[in-house]
Amino acid sequence: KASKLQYYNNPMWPGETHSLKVDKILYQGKSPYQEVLIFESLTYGKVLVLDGIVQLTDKDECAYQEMITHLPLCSIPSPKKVLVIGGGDGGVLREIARHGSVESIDICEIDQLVIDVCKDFFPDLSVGFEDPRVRLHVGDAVEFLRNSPEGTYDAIIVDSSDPIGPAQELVEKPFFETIARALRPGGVLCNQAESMWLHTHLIQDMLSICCETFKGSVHYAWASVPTYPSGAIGFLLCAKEGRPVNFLAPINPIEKIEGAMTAGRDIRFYNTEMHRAAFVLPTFAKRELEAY
Ligand SMILES: NCCCN[C@H]1CC[C@H](N)CC1
Repeated sequence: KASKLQYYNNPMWPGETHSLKVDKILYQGKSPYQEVLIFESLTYGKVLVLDGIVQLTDKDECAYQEMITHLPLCSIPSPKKVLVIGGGDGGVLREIARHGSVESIDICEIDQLVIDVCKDFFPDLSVGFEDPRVRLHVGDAVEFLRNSPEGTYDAIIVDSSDPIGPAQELVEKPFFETIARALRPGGVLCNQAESMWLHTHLIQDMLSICCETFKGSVHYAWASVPTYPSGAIGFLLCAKEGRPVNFLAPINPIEKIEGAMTAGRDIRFYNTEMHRAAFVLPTFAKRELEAY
């Protein structure tokens, strides 16, 4: 029996709901951090839901995983050491693996259950864990970063869920300060940055924290992801001072990563034109998000 997934009162999108027709429930469970649901939808393939919030679907995950990875990694010369915060589904790992210059990939995910269920139900994403460069740390990212030596990483990708629940502390200043400390000079951060249609105040708070903390360039980019609220998701690109980084003009052409057929999967969304276009904002967003 098809049942609709309704969630009207999520503070991230009050009075709005997003529903997908459920063909078949594939998994339902609860970790110490969140409820985990996986179901087969009618037109988006399998769907991963955490605490009632859509995290990814087979059909459109490429937009998010590819952009959150290649926007930072194509903006710096031969990234070698990369850290992923969150991302327990493995999709970002799959995309990082396309970069031949990368020597080590640390990932810090707080919820082992997300890793386990994605290995069972999303092999096209969890394939990312099979790359020999990957080192998995299950635990709290703030703790992990506090223990990371200063200036370790060329790039840090924060692939977080919404800042309600386990990801709340991932939008606060202390967290960004630990990220800046863990980056080498000129190192880059790409942070999941919600929707320019729905979360302007949250994004402005993140922008002002990041401008103070990174002192290099800070830019907001976005992509179309139909199954995220408002159909758009943002990315906050920050460069730590020390070396110039121009996010708007990628220095690593897609040819360098397209050839790397990670686990037999082609790139489906990212390209150099989409990279440049991602930083082009509608007028209301320019007013609200470029003043920094
Ligand atoms: N690796 C998938 C993580 C997805 N990140 C978030 C999911 C929930 C959305 N409202 C915002 C992005």
